[in-house]
Amino acid sequence: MNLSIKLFNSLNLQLKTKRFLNIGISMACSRYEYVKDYERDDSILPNVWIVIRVDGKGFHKFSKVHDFEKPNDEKALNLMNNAAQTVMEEFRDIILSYGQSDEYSFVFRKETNVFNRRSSKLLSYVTSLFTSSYVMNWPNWMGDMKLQYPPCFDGRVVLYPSDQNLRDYLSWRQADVHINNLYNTAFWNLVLKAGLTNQQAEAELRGTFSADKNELLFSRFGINYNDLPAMFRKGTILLRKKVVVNKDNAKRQLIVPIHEDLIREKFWKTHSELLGKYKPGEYDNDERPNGDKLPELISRQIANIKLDDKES
Ligand SMILES: Nc1nc2c(ncn2[C@@H]2O[C@H](COP(=O)(O)OP(=O)(O)OP(=O)(O)O)[C@@H](O)[C@H]2O)c(=O)[nH]1
Ligand SMILES: [Mg+2]
Ligand SMILES: [Mg+2]
Repeated sequence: MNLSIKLFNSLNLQLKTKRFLNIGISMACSRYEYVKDYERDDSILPNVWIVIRVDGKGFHKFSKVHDFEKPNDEKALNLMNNAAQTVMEEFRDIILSYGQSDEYSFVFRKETNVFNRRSSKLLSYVTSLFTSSYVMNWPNWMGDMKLQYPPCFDGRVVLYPSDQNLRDYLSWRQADVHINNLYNTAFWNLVLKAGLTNQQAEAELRGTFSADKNELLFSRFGINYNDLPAMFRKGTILLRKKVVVNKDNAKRQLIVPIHEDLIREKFWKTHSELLGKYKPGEYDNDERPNGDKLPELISRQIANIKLDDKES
């Protein structure tokens, strides 16, 4: 009897202590909880195009340290494409990605509700996934070249209210690659083939127009600029496309790299699913209208799948 009273008293005391502690903790919690109000709601307004652009930090140095080919390193560019593909696989609401040099832009469909459109969530997920995929896939593309230090990418969210704004944004990025690539191609030919110093090459190109650089490339190095790989001249556009896989004629939706001119109207007509008509889920089951031309340049490494060369 005595024993059970003792046991009861001890249990009672334990319960009281626990309750006291719980009250103490919850009081402390409520005392601190106000700090949650410092977290601001950063959800993005509805009905605008959300673009996230990532850009390598200090890639001028990074490309030197890792001995990137000049002016374009195909492997490094494909590593970027690979990282972007990973991001697109994770975020089904990205309808188009555009990459050049050390940057990639991701376009989310206007109606996306991913993470309740919370800006910092979206930005940090995209940027960190891109970076981790870049690092993880490094050995698959860069051969014996070891990663010397951890690369990092900055990221920003930009909102575009109209389709025209979005097209102008992408045109701006593609015009950028054209200007830079033409200059860099001329510059590095002068340095690597004609033996000029960096300063001499810079002086020679100062004040020149596109036509002058085209002419210089052709007359001095026999290079027709337009014959250079489209990836270097146009950057890479990743789209979700239905393609015919293998010999069994199975049609699958894949993320496909293309290197078309997106400044022209033709691009938006050919890929008319991108603007306006796109509805979630709808395109997944649709056949492509009019048997549009499948882009020829499907990277087998990126798609990691054997592709038939038939159009979808
Ligand atoms: N050799 C070589 N260099 C490249 C290639 N792609 C990118 N780069 C380098 O990466 C740089 C990217 O330019 P920016 O993003 O403007 O410059 P950044 O050095 O990364 O500086 P921040 O972005 O401001 O941190 C280029 O200027 C090149 O030096 C490539 O394929 N080959
Ligand atoms: Mg950069
Ligand atoms: Mg850049």
